[in-house]
Amino acid sequence: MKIALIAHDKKKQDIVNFTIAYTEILKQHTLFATGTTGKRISDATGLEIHRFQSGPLGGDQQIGARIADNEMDLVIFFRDPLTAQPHEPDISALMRLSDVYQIPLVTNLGGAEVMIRALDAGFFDWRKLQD
Ligand SMILES: O=C(CO)COP(=O)(O)O
Repeated sequence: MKIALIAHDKKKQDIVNFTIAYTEILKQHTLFATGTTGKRISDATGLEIHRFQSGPLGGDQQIGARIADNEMDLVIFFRDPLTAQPHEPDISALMRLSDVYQIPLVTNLGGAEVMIRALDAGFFDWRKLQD
């Protein structure tokens, strides 16, 4: 599966901890991330990650474009709901495209925990039927 990993600044340590905990599962998949998130995760875990631009510089939009091209199967996005983001329209657009194309998107650690277990249990087989 192709998985996008994104975290706002105050959630970056949380996504690093999450990816450390689930490195064994994540390394079986093709990973993408926004710029700074991807660097933090690859430094901490050694996972191979294709890094897009940083979020405020277009990274969310690049991931949205992958969704529109049917090139993304899951988005794990640790959002910070308490801090205004300069690129809020880009974030909304990414979430909107996930809805347009029925791509699973989780926006917090609780959702990510459930989704990674679902992934490991093979519940993403339905995505292959979409192709
Ligand atoms: O801003 C982001 C998502 O909206 C994340 O971008 P970075 O991973 O580059 O910090």
